[in-house]
Formats: sequence, C-alpha cells, structure tokens
Amino acid sequence: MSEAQTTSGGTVDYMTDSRPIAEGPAAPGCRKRDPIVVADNVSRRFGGINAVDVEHLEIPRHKITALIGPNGAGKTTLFNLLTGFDTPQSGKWQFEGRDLAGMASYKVARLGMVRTFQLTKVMGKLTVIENMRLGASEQPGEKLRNALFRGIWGSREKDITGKAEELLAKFKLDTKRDDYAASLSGGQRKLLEMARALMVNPKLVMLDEPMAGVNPALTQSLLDHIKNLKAEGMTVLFVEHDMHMVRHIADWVVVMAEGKVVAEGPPADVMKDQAVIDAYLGAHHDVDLGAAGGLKELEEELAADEESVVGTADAGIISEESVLSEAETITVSHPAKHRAAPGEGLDEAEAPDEAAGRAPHGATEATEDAGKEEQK
Ligand SMILES: Nc1ncnc2c1ncn2[C@@H]1O[C@H](COP(=O)(O)OP(=O)(O)OP(=O)(O)O)[C@@H](O)[C@H]1O
Repeated sequence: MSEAQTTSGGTVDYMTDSRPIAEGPAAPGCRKRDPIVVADNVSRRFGGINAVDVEHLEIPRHKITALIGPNGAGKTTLFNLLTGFDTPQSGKWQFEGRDLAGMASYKVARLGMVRTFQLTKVMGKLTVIENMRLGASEQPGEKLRNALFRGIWGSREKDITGKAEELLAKFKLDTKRDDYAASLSGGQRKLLEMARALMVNPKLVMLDEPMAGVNPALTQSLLDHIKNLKAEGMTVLFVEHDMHMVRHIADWVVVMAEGKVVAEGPPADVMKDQAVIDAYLGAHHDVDLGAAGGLKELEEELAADEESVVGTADAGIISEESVLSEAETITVSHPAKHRAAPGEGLDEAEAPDEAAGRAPHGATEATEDAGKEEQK
C-alpha cells in the first residue's frame, strides 16, 4: 500500500488519511489542500446549450471524487474536455501544475491522466490480451519507430505483455486472456477497460459510469478495484448515477447541474444539500437521496404528482428502471439516451484511434454539427 509524504516529512496512509480535503468550508469551486487538477472558466456550448460552464474546480489528489448530477448536467462533456477528447470554447486547466488546454488526448494520457468511457471502448475483434497491449501504446516513448530496433522492441514487448498479464490476473480476467473481447459480458468489459487504462501507470483515473450495465455479481469486484486504485496511490474521479456507490466509496462529491458546479463536499453532506436535491428532484425536495428509502419515497411522491411523467413513455429523472435492488442500490435513472460524445459511439473501424488515446479525426467538427442539428 502506498503512503503519502506530509509537509512535516512524515508519511500518511492514503486509505486512512483524514486530513481535510478542502482548505476552507466546502462550497462550489472551493480550494483543495492538495489538488491534482485545477480548472478555470471551462465552457463548452453545443448550439444554444451551455453543456459545461465551470468557473473553478479542483480535484483532490489521492482521493476518490464522484461527479454526479442529473442527465444532461455536463459530466461527460467535462470529462471529454479535461482529457482532450473535445475542445472547449474557453478555459484553462492544469494537471499536476501543467497546462493541458489544447493538448491531444494521447498526450494527456501519457502524462498520467486516463479515462474510461460510458460505453466501453474495448475492441471486440481483438483478444483480451491484445486490448491490453494496445493500452500500452500510450506509454512514454512507445513510438512505432522503436519497432525498427528489434532488440529494444523485443524486450519492451515482453515487459508490456508481462504487465498486461499481471493486470489481467488482478482483475480476474486471466482465464479470458485469449478470448475475443466481444465474448465478454458488459461488466467484464468494464473491468477490461479499467485494466487497460492502468497499462500507462496513471496518476489520475477517470471512470465514466463504471457501474452502468454491470451485473450485480461483478459490482463488488468493481468497487474493490476502484478502492484499490486509491490504496495504490492513484486519484480517482468517477461519474456515477448510483448513489449507493457514491455514498460508499467517494471521499468527495462534486455536483453539476446545467453545466455548472452547484455543490461540493463529503457525500453525507452533499446528499442533504438543497441545491443537489433541487437539481435532481425539482419540487420533490423532502427526499434524502442517500438514504436507502429515499428513492422509494420519491417514487411515491411522484406517483401522486399530476405533473410527473414517471411511468409514462416520457419518463423523467426517475424511470421504471430505477428500483431499489436487494442491496438497496439507489439509482437515479439514466434514460435510454446516449448521445455520442466526441470519441464515443465509433464503430470498430474507427476505434483503434480511440484505444491509442487519439481524438478521432474531426470529432470537434462533428459535435458542432450535432449541436447545430439540435438547434433546428
Ligand atoms: N455532441 C453533442 N452535440 C450536441 N449536444 C451535446 C453533445 N454532447 C452533449 N450535448 C449536450 O450537452 C449537455 C450535457 O451533456 P452530457 O452528456 O455531458 O451530460 P451528462 O451529465 O454526462 O449526462 P448523462 O448523465 O445523461 O450522461 C446535454 O444537454 C447534451 O444534450
């Protein structure tokens, strides 16, 4: 288990470090004691929609931060912007003090900031081990010309395969090593994507809805892997609609609504925050989303509400899919949408660019066009 150096020269275990995360009171945009990412005035518009309009945001190092908010709040767009998969209209941000604005996504990954996608990007027609090896192409110095020096390449390749096998064993995917990724379940693909991201020895791992589509049998395993990332000294930022997960593994929660950060703080406090409740629930504000019965209570309120669309074809924030599982999982619904964000929804012919961390050609133009389409 890794340990952090304190300013007084001692060490602190990341898992038990109870020093305050924020420098002062928790509030939107508050300063952190030790931020790994600092963003200022980052904005992204699609047509007339302000998808992201973040004045100031700091992500605390060596912590697990959850980014939550209702559908369309701008969470995925913010991920895309920070990791170079999309370009904002304005703004700057630093990762470990280094300016990233305008940097290509593969370079961002090389610096140690990696992300996974809401819809996994494993390559179905490649085997599990081949997918893992592809992840290594983001490593510093991993250039095609190295292949010309067979000796160097040979030993390098051995190292890469060794590391890939180690990670596969850790994620219990070693028995699937030579299977096509297409044969994996949704949850296994999520694990593979997370394992692949670790091939570059990242410092910050950004997970976009790691639990979405994951079979309950794999849920605990995924949660444990995320906690392990922190135990090993990494910082985690994840987008999630599952409040149960947020409450149980996040050290810090950032809430977005309509592109802005509307609340921040420790999970227990944030779940009670009026701005959060308003953002999620509108008028239904007496519900504690973090309590096991919260969603049930909300559904009952909505059922009695004449304006509610729950149970209709136009289901709103809480859909029929949102149920309390036996494990009391609370899910704020995720409508059938998935708008292809830049770099998402590519077919396999285009996907290799993605695996190498390169922004797909013309991604920004495509999204601009999509924005215009939406305006029509
Ligand atoms: N490529 C795009 N073209 C046009 N509009 C877009 C595009 N991507 C996102 N948007 C719009 O930007 C806003 C923010 O979307 P985004 O997907 O970032 O939200 P989100 O918080 O991640 O939502 P969800 O929880 O549903 O994934 C939404 O209004 C969405 O419709």
